[in-house]
Amino acid sequence: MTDDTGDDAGDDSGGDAPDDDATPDPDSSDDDLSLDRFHEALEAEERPVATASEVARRLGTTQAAARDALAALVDRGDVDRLDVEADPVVFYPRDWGALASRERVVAFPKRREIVVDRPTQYTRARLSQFAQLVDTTGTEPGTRGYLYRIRQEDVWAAPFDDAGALVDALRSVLPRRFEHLEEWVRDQWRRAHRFRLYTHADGYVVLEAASENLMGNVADQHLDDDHLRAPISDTEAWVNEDAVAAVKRALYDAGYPVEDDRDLETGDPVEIDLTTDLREYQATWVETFLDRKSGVYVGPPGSGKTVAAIATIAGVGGETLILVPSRELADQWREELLDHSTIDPADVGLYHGGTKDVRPVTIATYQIAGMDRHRSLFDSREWGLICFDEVHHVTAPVYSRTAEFQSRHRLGLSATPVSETGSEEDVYTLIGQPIGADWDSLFEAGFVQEPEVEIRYVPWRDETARNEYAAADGRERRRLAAENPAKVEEIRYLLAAHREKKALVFVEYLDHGDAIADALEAPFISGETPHHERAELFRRFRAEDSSTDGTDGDGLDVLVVSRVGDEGIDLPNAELAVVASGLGGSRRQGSQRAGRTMRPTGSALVYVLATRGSSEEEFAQRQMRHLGRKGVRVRETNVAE
Ligand SMILES: Nc1ncnc2c1ncn2[C@@H]1O[C@H](COP(=O)(O)OP(=O)(O)OP(=O)(O)O)[C@@H](O)[C@H]1O
Repeated sequence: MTDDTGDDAGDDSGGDAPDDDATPDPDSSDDDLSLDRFHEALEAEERPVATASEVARRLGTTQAAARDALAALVDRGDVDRLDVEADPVVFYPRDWGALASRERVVAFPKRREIVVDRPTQYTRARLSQFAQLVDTTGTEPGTRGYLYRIRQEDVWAAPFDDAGALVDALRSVLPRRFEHLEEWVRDQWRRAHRFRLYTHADGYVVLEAASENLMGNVADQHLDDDHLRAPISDTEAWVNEDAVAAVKRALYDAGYPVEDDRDLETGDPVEIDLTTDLREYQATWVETFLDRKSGVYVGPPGSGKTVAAIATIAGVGGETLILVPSRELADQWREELLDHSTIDPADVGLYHGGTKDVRPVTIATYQIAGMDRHRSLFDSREWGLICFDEVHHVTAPVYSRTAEFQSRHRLGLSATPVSETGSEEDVYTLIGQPIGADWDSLFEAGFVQEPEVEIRYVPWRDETARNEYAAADGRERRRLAAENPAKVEEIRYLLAAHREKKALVFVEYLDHGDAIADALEAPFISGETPHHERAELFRRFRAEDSSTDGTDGDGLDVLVVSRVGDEGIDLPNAELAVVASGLGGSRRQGSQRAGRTMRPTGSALVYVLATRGSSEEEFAQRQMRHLGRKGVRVRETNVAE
């Protein structure tokens, strides 16, 4: 198959250096440097960043003069600087758009894939509305390649008023028109707007089809007898209240996702106002949700989904049930609610293994919510909103209950794209469509710290260890590679090299955790650690250390954690993560661990240790490729024997 590749979008203007607007300004000093001349220097260097000495060389001035001139541009806000430890400072234009001529877009319409080199913010923001970022390549800032794929679900969920606007968006990023691709997009769009649920003036739910034929053929064929009560017209039918979820699921499976325009219950009112100003993208998430009445906020860890969810609770304004995967997260949710809103603490209840307190806003664990004997939780109040934190943790019993609660607003939160949750159809039909931002733009805007990820290949400590591995098989082999004793030395070295950073060390096996914790004289938190002890250790980890703030605190700098630390626990000052073992885990686990360090402040470093010459090498690469797809850069280093 020859791919129908498009032309280069704009390289022809690549050599088109901006005009030098240089009628010399009599008042300006010799070290004045226009932004255009800085661009020229970059063009000449053929790199998106340059050091002061490179600029000096290109412009024929001294390094000191170039440094002063660049400092002036930085002061004016035109240029940013990046201080790379052990490397010279580099400068780059704040407005990357000025280098837009370097963007290159190639479409593969048959595969519905789009490859973009050095995309501008505009292109990325546009593409993320109707395509998924599936891979990134290259490591230099500004020179990375991005691979997007347009799937039917992406078109179904695209935030446009009509197909024309969607096709316009598609055309605005592609180098030329691709008739077949546009046709396919229109067709998918049409499919997602053929069936609609709405609330009749008399209160019951109606399924409306765009044509008699659709009602007669598609709906009749795919729906069960008890889904619909009675026809109302050739294109409308009265839906059995209990069957709303089933109707949505059946038509989704048939390739006709249903638009849901029903009036939903808002629940008994609850007094709550947000006290934190939302960031622009958060405000957009909340607006979109309130408009659609259901949806899933998808953003990297630390991107402010919880805060946006609190704004949503205030927006809906009714009693809310929040479901979370663990008790620790329940406690954390309560604190965030109190921190970011005016809610009366007496209105917030916790419902889990430790306490069962139903209040206007109640936070419960999935485990309890899924138990039959706690069924009443769902019926005990007029919940207007049910919020599902970490949606990929929703269990089958909770889904089946959710199916009964289709008349409430439903909000999911996820750091994992819905397409990777393993239950995409359930999430889409029972909770809602994804609402999200392009991860990269959040990294770039500085709202979330992009982690620096490095895979470090650690040699075996000695021949004996290597031979033992070679002689073992199966699980034992995996364990030996995981517990390679040379890793302890490597962890010590990494912690010493970043003494000022709070560090989390992740392990897979309890024995390994104990051994590392002993060697580092640090506490180890595993599933066996009682909840109150976990909470206390996490609190101490969050606290300032006595050695750094001069107070008599009981802060901790290092925590060794097993899978319990994998997600959701907010450890805002974890700036360094070492993944010591756990390379047999899922792709999701890899990105969650890295995610633990993605926080708005501080630097974020993730080291993944893999034993050289073992299956861990491949596991590490596979897990980290997953992060690469999200736009995170991954480096690899061989540790010397
Ligand atoms: N609009 C905002 N203004 C100021 N700080 C914010 C805002 N939104 C979020 N934050 C802060 O950023 C941090 C991360 O926010 P939040 O916990 O909502 O992220 P999250 O996406 O839910 O993270 P996770 O996936 O880890 O649960 C928190 O410390 C929070 O207080």
